[in-house]
Amino acid sequence: MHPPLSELLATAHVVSLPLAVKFRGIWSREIMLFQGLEGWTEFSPFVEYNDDEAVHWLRAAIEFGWQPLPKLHRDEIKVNATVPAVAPDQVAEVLSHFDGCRTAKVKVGEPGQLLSEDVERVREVRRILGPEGRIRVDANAAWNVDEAEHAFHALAEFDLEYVEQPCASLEELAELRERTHYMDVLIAADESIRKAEDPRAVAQAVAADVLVLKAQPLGGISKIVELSEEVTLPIVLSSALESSVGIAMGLYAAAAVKVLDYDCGLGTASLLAGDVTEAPMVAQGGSIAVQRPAVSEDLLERFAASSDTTAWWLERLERCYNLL
Ligand SMILES: O=C(O)CCC(=O)C1=CC=C[C@@H](O)[C@@H]1C(=O)O
Ligand SMILES: [Mg+2]
Repeated sequence: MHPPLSELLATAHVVSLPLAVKFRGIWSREIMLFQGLEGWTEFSPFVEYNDDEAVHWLRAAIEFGWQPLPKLHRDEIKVNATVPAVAPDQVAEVLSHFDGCRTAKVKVGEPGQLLSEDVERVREVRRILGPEGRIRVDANAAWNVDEAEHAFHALAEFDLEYVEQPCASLEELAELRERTHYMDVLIAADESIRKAEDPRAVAQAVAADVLVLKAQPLGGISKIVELSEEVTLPIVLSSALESSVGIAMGLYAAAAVKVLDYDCGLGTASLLAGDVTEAPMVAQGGSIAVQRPAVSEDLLERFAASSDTTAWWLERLERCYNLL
């Protein structure tokens, strides 16, 4: 049973949080928050997502706000630094916001940039992390199979942990995986997994070695736990560039799965220049403690979205609620 819509509306806030650095082509993140019986929760599908996708995010938000948490297996989560498609001379400053992280995920294949720029960015990350550091890259499906194969060779010297979503389709990923298997670079699927049935399809197509799971798009913590028990591939929990409230949902999901071998992409509150809590959920010594942040009314006010934006989110909420 879901709480009535009026209960969501009673505490709904829409904020527009500034980013410290451009990420995914945006400089601010629009987010809706509610205070449920269990605590604050977040509903933040990206603005371009349609209602059929966004309804999964709402299910996740309601579960985190109104349902008790499942059994937890750890109380802190190791996270990776996330390095947007910045110039090499900005890499050190970005990494300085991820205290103690031994792993970095570097964005590559940014529209309008050259492969040589990716290579120089990754080179700088390797220089700073040293040989012990773990580096993964994320192409967000930017390459076709030939381009991806070329990029694998160009980046081979940096000893990558994995390449996230090098190509768009499962067929391309499977072909790339076959072509590059001998190089020992793992492939992770992210955009290929937006629905609960997708991880099975990825495994069946032998298209990836690692699965990137995000709590909101997949429908919440219990869905993540269910999926993690069904799939045989290793998983990485990652954020959807949320406020500290959404990050907490991801942290609890990461704490609730039995096996977690990789550092998680849940350090992204460090990419925000403003958050809804005075104590953002950011890495300390490479990890984040699994807990809910204390939300500040002052900060909700300071970052409140415009009345037009708020009205748009309230309509979106109502449409999605009716799809539950
Ligand atoms: O995995 C991480 O290190 C951080 C999360 C992250 O990279 C993303 C969050 C939100 C939207 C995505 O474009 C992006 C990703 O592609 O994984
Ligand atoms: Mg990704």
